[in-house]
Amino acid sequence: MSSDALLAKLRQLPKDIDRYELLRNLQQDNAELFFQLLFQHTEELLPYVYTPTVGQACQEYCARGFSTRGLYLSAADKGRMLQKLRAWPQQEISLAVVTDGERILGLGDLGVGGMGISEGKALLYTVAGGVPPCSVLPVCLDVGTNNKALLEDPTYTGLKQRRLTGAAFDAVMDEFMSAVQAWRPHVLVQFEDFGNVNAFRVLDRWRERCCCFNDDMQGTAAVALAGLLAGMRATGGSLEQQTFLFLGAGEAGTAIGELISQQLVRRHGLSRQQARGGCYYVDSKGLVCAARRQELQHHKLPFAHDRPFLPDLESAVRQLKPSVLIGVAAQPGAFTPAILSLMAQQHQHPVIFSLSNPTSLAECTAQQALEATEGRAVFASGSPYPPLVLPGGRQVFPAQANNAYVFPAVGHAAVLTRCSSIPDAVFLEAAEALGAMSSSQQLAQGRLFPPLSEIRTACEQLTVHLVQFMVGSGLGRLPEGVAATPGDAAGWLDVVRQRCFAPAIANGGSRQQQQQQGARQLVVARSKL
Ligand SMILES: O=C([O-])CC(=O)C(=O)O
Ligand SMILES: [Mg+2]
Repeated sequence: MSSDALLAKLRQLPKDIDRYELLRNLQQDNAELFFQLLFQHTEELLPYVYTPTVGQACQEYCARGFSTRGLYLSAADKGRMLQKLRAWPQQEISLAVVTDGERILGLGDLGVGGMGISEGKALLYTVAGGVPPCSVLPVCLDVGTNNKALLEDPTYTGLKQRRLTGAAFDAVMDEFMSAVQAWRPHVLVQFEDFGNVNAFRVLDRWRERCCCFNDDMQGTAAVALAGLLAGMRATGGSLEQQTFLFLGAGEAGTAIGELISQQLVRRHGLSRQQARGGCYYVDSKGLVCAARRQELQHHKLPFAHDRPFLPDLESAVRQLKPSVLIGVAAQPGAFTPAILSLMAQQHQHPVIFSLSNPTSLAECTAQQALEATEGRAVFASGSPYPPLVLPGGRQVFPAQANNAYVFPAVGHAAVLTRCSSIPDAVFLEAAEALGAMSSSQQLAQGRLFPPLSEIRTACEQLTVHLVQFMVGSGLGRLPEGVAATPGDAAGWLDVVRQRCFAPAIANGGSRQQQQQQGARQLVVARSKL
């Protein structure tokens, strides 16, 4: 079938999940056509293979019987993980995206259905980053599930046991991390959608020992900070003058607050404590504050300020008068019209970021944010919204502050330079560079980031920037014989990329041949698309 015929067929399908399935099957049968379609129609197709549709795909993953391109490793493989990796048909893996399925988007514990999220993220490395698909390995680590419906579902293919916790979980995770590095010594590991309890511990344990990052903490924080910096350009504001209020004090929320604080330290001369002092959190029990210190989880403590307790978001908005409101709690509708109007009364250009995914879990829609604020809000969401026209006739393209703008460039740059570890400084660099990309005309239209149709160019620019930063700061190095500075950035990046990925393209196992052919053409033809 031609790409036009396929696209026509896809558009006629009744549901987004059917489109997801069609594209998934196409990837299996004709990877080259699949990637070509995604390259040419990125803005239209990405929401089917990635957020938001991927959320439903993960929920129905086993029931629909999707067969995966990724690798399942389970607690039952303990002692044999390296063996399983060595038997894997793709031996030239440079990046692994791993989830344990405990917190898939805002949807919670989806067990091995989480494989869909690793696959979706892996795709973006190719679609946005230009990384050959055969170099990226989606992994799902099955440590059980606490999702009762899944445990009782006869179609569920994962381990039918409650999740391992504590030392038992750590032992599985440790074996995976050691095995993957023994198998591919310079591999980058991206942690994705782990639950709060494990996400912090796993990152702390590994971040200085190998090349890894947590996308929901560091990737999301970088895209949120980039959005804030772009928002400041749009309104003429300054980051240090803002008061930030978060709904949700989990991994994403506190990571965003920490990165904002680091930016305030590095660019505005604040102390870390002063910087954190401008970030407030409301969690399920109310304002995170000093009076609650005894019962707070460790990661919330830096933000437990000496302030009277407030029971809910509305009272916090009323009292604290935040200029920036960020939703990361997966509580749909939590940014009520009353709260949004209050923000508009208190500030000329309130910043409203409704970051929870997928769309059904967003704290408010683009329309709601802009209506309640007479179109004055600076808005961004995690999942995409279509353009809208405000009462005065102004057209707005709601910004999508999704970590998809960051992780493909960070991961790609880390692999190209064989980075030994990825400190937060890399994410600060990424945030500043991404936050400066939209032109003033784009900002006036609400676009805090380049449109998805230009995500490849944006990602390429960001990758070049980060490669130079990583080399310049001694975190990594360029392959032998590559000029240190790019004359023409795109051409230079192609040279670096071909050096790094050539073995992956030349020596793949037979099972992946088609994908690899697609990948080869992808690298060669990228500039022509
Ligand atoms: O996957 C996405 O769209 C963004 C993300 O990491 C999350 O919500 O967990
Ligand atoms: Mg995620």
